[in-house]
Amino acid sequence: MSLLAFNNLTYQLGNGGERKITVSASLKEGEILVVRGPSGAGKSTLLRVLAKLQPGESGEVFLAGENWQTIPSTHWRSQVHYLAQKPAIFEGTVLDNLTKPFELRLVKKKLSFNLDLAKRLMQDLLLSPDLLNHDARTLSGGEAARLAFVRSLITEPTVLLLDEPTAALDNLSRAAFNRTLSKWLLGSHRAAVLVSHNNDVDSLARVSFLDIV
Ligand SMILES: Nc1ncnc2c1ncn2[C@@H]1O[C@H](COP(=O)(O)OP(=O)(O)OP(=O)(O)O)[C@@H](O)[C@H]1O
Repeated sequence: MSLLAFNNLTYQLGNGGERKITVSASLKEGEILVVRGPSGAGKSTLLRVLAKLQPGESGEVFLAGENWQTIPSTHWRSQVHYLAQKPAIFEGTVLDNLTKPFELRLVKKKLSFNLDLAKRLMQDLLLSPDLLNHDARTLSGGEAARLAFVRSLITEPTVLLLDEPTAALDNLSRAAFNRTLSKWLLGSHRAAVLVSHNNDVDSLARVSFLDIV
């Protein structure tokens, strides 16, 4: 069975025009769907619609066979994580940012913050655990992107919607990101949708493509 499927999902681009996009795709566990297309084609908008951050017009989306209309948005977003091109960084330290999701009732109910896991993921992503006590607002763009990735992974999502996650990363950090993503996908009940302009998806296994033109 597909872990994530969307059938004739139609959404409007938020630029005041009449342009509508209709897309269909499905992903099984462990798979990555790479969304490609020119700038302004509607790739980020698709991820935001899939995250229920903005409405689609018609069509159906299923998560592990369940229609998204039957799943409240907060529950949906606790399973389907959107990582924006410019990640949300909260006031406080890096550690504060990592513990922030655990203030949410839905997350608290299922998990507790695991500092060792957070440190291990930081190391996997070439982020020194010394950063934990740093002001998160002072992180570079590439460090912030990796922090947001760690923050997402430690709350055990089912689907990651990644919007150009490696755009601000150098080659070494990008390779570390792809390794960490691949390793995460080996777990059960996991899949990712990735918007990328880089031709660096070769190192990722089980990739399929969705072209938006
Ligand atoms: N909040 C918004 N308000 C107004 N217009 C928007 C908004 N978000 C997106 N758009 C417009 O919708 C269109 C698609 O934007 P989107 O960000 O989805 O494209 P994209 O394919 O991700 O582009 P890029 O590769 O440059 O990131 C663009 O014309 C953009 O200007």
